[in-house]
Amino acid sequence: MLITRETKMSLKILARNGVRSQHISTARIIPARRWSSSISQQPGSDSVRFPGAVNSKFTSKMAFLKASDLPAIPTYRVMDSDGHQVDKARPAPDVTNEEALTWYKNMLSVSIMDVVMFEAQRQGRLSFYMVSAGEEGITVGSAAALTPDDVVFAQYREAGVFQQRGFTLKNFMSQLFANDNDAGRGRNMPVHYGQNYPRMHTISSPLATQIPQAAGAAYALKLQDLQNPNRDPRIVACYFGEGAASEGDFHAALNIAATRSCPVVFICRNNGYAISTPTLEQYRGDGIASRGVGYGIDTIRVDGNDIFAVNEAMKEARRLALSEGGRPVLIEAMSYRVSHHSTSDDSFAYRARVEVEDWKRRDNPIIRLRKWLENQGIWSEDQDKQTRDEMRKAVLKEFAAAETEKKPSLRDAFSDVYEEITEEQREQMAELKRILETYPDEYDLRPYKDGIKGLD
Ligand SMILES: Cc1ncc(C[n+]2csc(CCOP(=O)(O)OP(=O)(O)O)c2C)c(N)n1
Ligand SMILES: [K+]
Repeated sequence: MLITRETKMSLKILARNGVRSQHISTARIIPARRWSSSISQQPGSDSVRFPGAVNSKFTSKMAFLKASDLPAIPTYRVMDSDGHQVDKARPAPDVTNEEALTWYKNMLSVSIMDVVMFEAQRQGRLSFYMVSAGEEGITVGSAAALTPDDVVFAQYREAGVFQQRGFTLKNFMSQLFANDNDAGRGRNMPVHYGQNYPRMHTISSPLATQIPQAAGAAYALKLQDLQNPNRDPRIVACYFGEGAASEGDFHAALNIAATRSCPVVFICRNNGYAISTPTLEQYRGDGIASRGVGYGIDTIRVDGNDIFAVNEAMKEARRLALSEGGRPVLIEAMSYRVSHHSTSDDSFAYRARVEVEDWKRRDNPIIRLRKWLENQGIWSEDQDKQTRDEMRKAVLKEFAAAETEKKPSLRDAFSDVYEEITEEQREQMAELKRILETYPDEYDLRPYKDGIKGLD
């Protein structure tokens, strides 16, 4: 039932309209490609008039749709694992050398930061950390197709989206160390970044809550942009893992986005594991992409190790999302979580070390783009080594600066909830002050800006 649509760059987007015109017959499996001929072979069959299945035809042959009979959705790819273009007949990726180098450096910077910060947590200098190793191509490549006014809802493994959208090492480190330079005033646990502009909603831990929020935000943007035809229309990009897609919120969000025609691109990072749950136990269908079609949403599966494929799919998805007055799109980006889930996890308790080593050797979005750059003659081993050294130094410098920076004022534990501090909050501040003053040996207030005075 997976109907592909020709696009200029032969993206196999499963089109909502395609599905509508080549609909599911009542109680009969008909692969989409053979649909029209099957119809003509059924004299006497008539159109179904039920309001819930307007394009269906009656059939006298009873057959259940079987997922196992359907071909798996293909995975779109531009570049092979040696950094060569797969289809030589098509035009080269629509990217300048400068852009490709920026993407490469952004992926590299995130991966170097990940190695340093994971280690820092192990040394007890940071309470928690999560890396995105193996998924940098998905995050950087997709973010590169967005405008600064587009709104992002991320899960937590999307540091590359923040990096590509201008988040600096100082921004990352200030949040990780919850210091006075953090825009969130140190209120969130590490890696729960947020940014006012380019628009990035603050990450929140309860899985999948961002998905219906993204659909709602996209609806709001659509209404605002309709009222203001002079502004460039905006989309929402919403990221989540295949594990989060098992939450009810995922289904509610896709359905409301489809029925309300919301300009939102859902990007599922399918990395094979949700902490210890492998995809084999997570679902029985054809990944997450097959669900998009069920909701009437244009859907594509891409090779997440191929930054060109991700970027092209995202550009086209953005265009589709803004077409026909707004519509949702689903991208399932395939990858492998080479890291532990977080610093609180030891993944070798539930998967073999050799499986991970095998994946590391087999493919990687950073190595793949590096090979492409080298094949183009615009990057060399010496440049690579020098860049890595410089980046590591820059990470360590910002790390040291952020670690010693003051923590926000204690007052910030109360501010930004209401426009003004309320009478009740004032009482709570006084109570906190009393406790801190009564037990000075239990609470070290030296790291906090203004110390106890912050509560005055
Ligand atoms: C509602 C909810 N249930 C459970 C958790 C605990 N939890 C945190 S991350 C995670 C796995 C999520 O996997 P996935 O969405 O595939 O993303 P990935 O970590 O692979 O990037 C779980 C179960 C949570 N944070 N929220
Ligand atoms: K996952």
